[in-house]
Amino acid sequence: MLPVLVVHGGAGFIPKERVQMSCAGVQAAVRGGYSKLQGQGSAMDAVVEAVTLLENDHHYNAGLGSVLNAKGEVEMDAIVMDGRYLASGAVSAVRKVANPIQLARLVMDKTSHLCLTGEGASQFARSMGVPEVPEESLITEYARMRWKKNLAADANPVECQMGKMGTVGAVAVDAEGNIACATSTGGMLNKMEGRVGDTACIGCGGYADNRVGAVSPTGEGEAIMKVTLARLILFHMEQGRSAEAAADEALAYMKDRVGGLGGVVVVDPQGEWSVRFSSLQMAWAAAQQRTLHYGLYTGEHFTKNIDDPN
Ligand SMILES: NC(=O)C[C@H](N)C(=O)O
Repeated sequence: MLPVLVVHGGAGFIPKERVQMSCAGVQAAVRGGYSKLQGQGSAMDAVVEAVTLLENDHHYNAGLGSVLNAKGEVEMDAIVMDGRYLASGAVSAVRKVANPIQLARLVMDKTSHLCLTGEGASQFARSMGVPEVPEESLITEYARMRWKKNLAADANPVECQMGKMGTVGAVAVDAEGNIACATSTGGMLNKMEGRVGDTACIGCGGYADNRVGAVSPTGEGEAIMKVTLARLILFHMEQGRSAEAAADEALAYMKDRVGGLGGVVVVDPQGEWSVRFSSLQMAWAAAQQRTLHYGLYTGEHFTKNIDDPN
């Protein structure tokens, strides 16, 4: 059953005209990450590759295409975690980098800290030779349109959030049984400047432990943080639940207890995996034994050969 890689493109509602590209993007990302797993790449290499591809795809709320904060600016959060040593790296409210997930990995690999934020994260990026990109280069017409719409006097903030929740994430187990996760996001539309969401916080926006499994969540960040969603799911798995049962229990708890919707991709050390969400949709794709699995709505689960281009 190993290796395995599971990718998501964010829980929420995807407007009709964006459905096809959202589904295509997660499949391309899972192909890219899986090819690492089939070479010499580790689980960490695979999740970072998959998330980098999704950050570079403007249909998702991460890297290029991130939602804008209340001031019309891009501030991004990202996290990686390596289940071998419980090593983790994250950045929060970071600006002007094309691939926050790669910066999060550098925080893990090159510092003794778990999370760098704001200007400190930018300084660290410069010191590591990560190129600074113009903020404009991360902003799409679509993101600007949604931002403006939400500022209008008659805006419905709930509806505006619903249209664009495409945080991206991945979990993987490599052939050696090592487990990793990665999550990246532009956060919530029209968030306050300096807002840090679940994605940058260990145990909330991601967790990986070789002994239990890994989770990458998406959804309403403040709700995810209140229930420490990623770690809560792994807790249920430690108590003997399957990845699927653990995810369902934790998502139901989050809905009942704090009224939050979201979605997760989960793996366990044997390569059992699960995709669960309480939102209307979540674009996802998985690769295992050269089969590509994918879906968008609850209960949808299609398969094809990974070499099939369509
Ligand atoms: N789209 C998302 O998943 C949003 C993200 N969880 C955040 O609150 O920052």
